[in-house]
Amino acid sequence: MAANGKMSTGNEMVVLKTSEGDGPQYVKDSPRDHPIVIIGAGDYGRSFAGRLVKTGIRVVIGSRDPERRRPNVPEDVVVTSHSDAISRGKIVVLAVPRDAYSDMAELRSDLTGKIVVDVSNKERLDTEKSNAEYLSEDILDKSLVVKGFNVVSAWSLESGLAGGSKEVPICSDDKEARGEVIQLAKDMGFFPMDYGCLRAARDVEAIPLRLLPGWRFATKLMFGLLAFMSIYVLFQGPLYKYVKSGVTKDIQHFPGKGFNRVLAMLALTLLALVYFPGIIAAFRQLAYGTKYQRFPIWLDTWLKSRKQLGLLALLVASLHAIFSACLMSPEYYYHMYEKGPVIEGRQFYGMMFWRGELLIFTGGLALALMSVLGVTSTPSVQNAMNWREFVFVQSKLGFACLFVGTAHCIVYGSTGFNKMYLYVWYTPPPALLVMLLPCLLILLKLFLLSPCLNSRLMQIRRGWESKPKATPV
Ligand SMILES: NC(=O)C1=CN([C@@H]2O[C@H](COP(=O)(O)OP(=O)(O)OC[C@H]3O[C@@H](n4cnc5c(N)ncnc54)[C@H](OP(=O)(O)O)[C@@H]3O)[C@@H](O)[C@H]2O)C=CC1
Ligand SMILES: [Cu+2]
Repeated sequence: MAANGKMSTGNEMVVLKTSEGDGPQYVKDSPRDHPIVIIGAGDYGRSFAGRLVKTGIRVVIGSRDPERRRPNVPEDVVVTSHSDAISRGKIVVLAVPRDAYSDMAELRSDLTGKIVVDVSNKERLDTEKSNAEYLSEDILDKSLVVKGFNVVSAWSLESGLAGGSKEVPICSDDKEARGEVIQLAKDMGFFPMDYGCLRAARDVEAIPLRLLPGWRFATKLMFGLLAFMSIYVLFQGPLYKYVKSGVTKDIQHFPGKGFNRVLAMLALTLLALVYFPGIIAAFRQLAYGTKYQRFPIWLDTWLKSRKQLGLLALLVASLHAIFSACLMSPEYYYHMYEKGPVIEGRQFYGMMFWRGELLIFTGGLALALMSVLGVTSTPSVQNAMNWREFVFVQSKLGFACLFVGTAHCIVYGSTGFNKMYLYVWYTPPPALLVMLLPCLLILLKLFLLSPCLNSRLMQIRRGWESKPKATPV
């Protein structure tokens, strides 16, 4: 008997076999010695059967109307009635919609003691119990219900598992039944993941319904900043000039030149926001003297969104590089070029000033470093790195990128000024803040790297606490 009181079908049936010469042998009868039964000859049932046949596993489909379904199923698959199909196997895949589960109560006695695989999905995310728990508790309480394969689409099964994730979460309250289905998934070419007991089906059923969950915070933040910076740049420059002196030229150039400034500011701010939560977390740990104090929700969400913020920074920086390459001419950025002769009233330009070239150098370098950060954040590359290499790239190279990116922005702003203090004086406060944020971060990071604070932080992160824990009496 299994822990949940259900009867286990594990390797318990002992069959007598006679092999030549060696006398009789006892061989265990495993559920996998029988065909896999699929209930429902719909899209999923047929695709699942096709995949099993390709893997070399025998399949029987149970249908309400076997005669009509037979021409549509893959060759070598037997199509028969529900009861007949169930009697032939030990593992039954229930490929029917969730709404049809109440009708499955008729098969309750046929399915007693069998492994029933629930592949169903929900229509929308809700807090009710999972389909698998409903099936196990309310309909087939004498079967061993296993949740699995719901993350795989019928299309992916038909196209040789292309275009879909091969990771298949599997969970069940019965360990042996779970093990059998895990083995089946392996044989079919999947990477099964043991999710534990059936309650985990709530998470497993939520997987296909999720829409980029880790990206919500980062995307909202990016669009919020984009809107704020665009409105600011538009009002501070082109619209201000128009209202003050009726000049429309700058408004016309907002989609290219003006927006390119927004992209530069946004890329640098997003990159700074990748490193800010780590610094706040470090100071918080130093202040509390322990790593066991939980972070507030806002900081936790921010820390978990660092990778997404970094990738969005890379996207925006790449857009900025494309815009800059298209607009990089003296007609747009005259203050970066040496003045040439005036011929027939038209100003000609020579090559760039050293500041202009430095701008291209720092911009290219920052983008290259950001690309390295982006590539190393992908799981396949991460898997090939050890922890030290990963920390080196993400932390050291990340701060180097922040430094070069800030230098790039400062060089850009200063190209129009002969004296640096004029630049600081005339730069509008929010634009200055965009550059001050990474500068502040770099200073705080250097402060944290000072021997005294660094060794204290290391102690805390190794589990040392400033206040001794009360010992239970
Ligand atoms: N399609 C997909 O890509 C995926 C589907 N799934 C899940 O697989 C299950 C089946 O989906 P799908 O194949 O697309 O749906 P279909 O509507 O194509 O097929 C469902 C089949 O279930 C059987 N059925 C329907 N109602 C009843 C009932 N009242 N009693 C008994 N049998 C019934 C029918 O088979 P018959 O007429 O032979 O009896 C029917 O063809 C669903 O739970 C779905 O959530 C999961 C992941 C992906
Ligand atoms: Cu730039």
